[in-house]
Amino acid sequence: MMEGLAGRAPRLTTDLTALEAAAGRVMAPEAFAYVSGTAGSGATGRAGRAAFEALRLVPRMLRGTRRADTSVTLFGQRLPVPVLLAPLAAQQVAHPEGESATVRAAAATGVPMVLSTFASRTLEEVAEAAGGHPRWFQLYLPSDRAVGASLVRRAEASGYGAIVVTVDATHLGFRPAELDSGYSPFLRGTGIANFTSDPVFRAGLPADADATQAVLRWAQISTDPTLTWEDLAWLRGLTRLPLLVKGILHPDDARLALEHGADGVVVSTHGGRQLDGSVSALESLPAVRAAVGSDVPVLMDSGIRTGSDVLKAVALGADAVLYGRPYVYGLGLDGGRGVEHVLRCLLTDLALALALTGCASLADVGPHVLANGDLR
Ligand SMILES: Cc1cc2nc3c(=O)[nH]c(=O)nc-3n(C[C@H](O)[C@H](O)[C@H](O)COP(=O)(O)O)c2cc1C
Ligand SMILES: CCCCCCC(=O)C(=O)O
Repeated sequence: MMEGLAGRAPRLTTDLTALEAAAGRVMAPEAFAYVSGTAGSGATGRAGRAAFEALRLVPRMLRGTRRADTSVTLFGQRLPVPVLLAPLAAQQVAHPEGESATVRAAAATGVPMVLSTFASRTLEEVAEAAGGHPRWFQLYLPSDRAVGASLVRRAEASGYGAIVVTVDATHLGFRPAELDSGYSPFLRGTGIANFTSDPVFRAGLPADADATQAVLRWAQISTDPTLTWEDLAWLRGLTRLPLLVKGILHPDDARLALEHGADGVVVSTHGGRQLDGSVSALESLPAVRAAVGSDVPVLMDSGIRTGSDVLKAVALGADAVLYGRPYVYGLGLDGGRGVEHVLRCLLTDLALALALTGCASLADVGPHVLANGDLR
């Protein structure tokens, strides 16, 4: 149960839109700049929130819904809620336990985690902390494909249930907050654990390599600006796990992803961290859904903060959402307890939003829950 509902004031705010300011007061300034930062002028980050705020839900009365069913089935896996934790790199910048604390909180709330390639804990450590709790692996395909193949093999061996390949950051966005603080977690060795623990990566280093040499090699091979759709087809041939492509905003790219072997797509602006001035993810979502048809899993992220936001995304065609920065702010504020608090707030808010719109389950959610200016 949420602390606030147990008759005590919670340790952290239950206002999910206020977490960023709260975290900004306690996190190390450079870590906060890394997590909260966006590309360029911040226009895409703001547009992400504005798109959700511009939509209005229409409440419906006396539907007799005691508790709405929030469960959803994705790739044959039944999830209690249409929410997964978005892959956010280098979580040790927020708390020393990093992704291990996050995944324990995720398990306690039933929310699967998508682990970043650039996690600060290895994918095996996180699998162990997760126990049997479902988790997916996000892949940045390295320019050294043998390392990429090794990461996929390790994810399969450690029980990750899907591969989410991110395609929107082959060139890193221009991020003033990071540039101004002169700080990158990766260049200090945080967020490269999946590489330094990888036998194929290590084979490319001299036997006596020090930490600096490992960071330099990571910087050389960890991403690949020359990626094309053919590389997705290659990746498809490497694994039988469900394969999702993250970072899609154009319906033609969604079609291309499917043509090259993807099983699903994630509509995302990377939280406004890549192309400044881009269309928001919520604006793109209906066109992407229309392009792929009703049977292909479509997830979305970028700007989701509240339960009503999740409902709006589902109404516009998402099967599920990835929840991003707020849980890392929870991690920065109170470790695993903070993540759990944030998730319990979100899930309680979502269940209430469903019931208040008169929906007994997610299957009842559609464009009709949104005001379109004509309520006749
Ligand atoms: C600090 C930070 C690190 C991120 N690291 C990754 C990553 O390693 N891989 C990835 O695919 N996306 C990454 N993302 C993007 C998120 O997965 C997600 O798309 C984004 O956070 C959604 O925006 P929101 O948090 O504002 O809702 C990162 C985002 C942030 C804020
Ligand atoms: C060299 C690529 C760094 C990407 C870092 C992780 C990420 O997706 C983000 O910070 O955003």
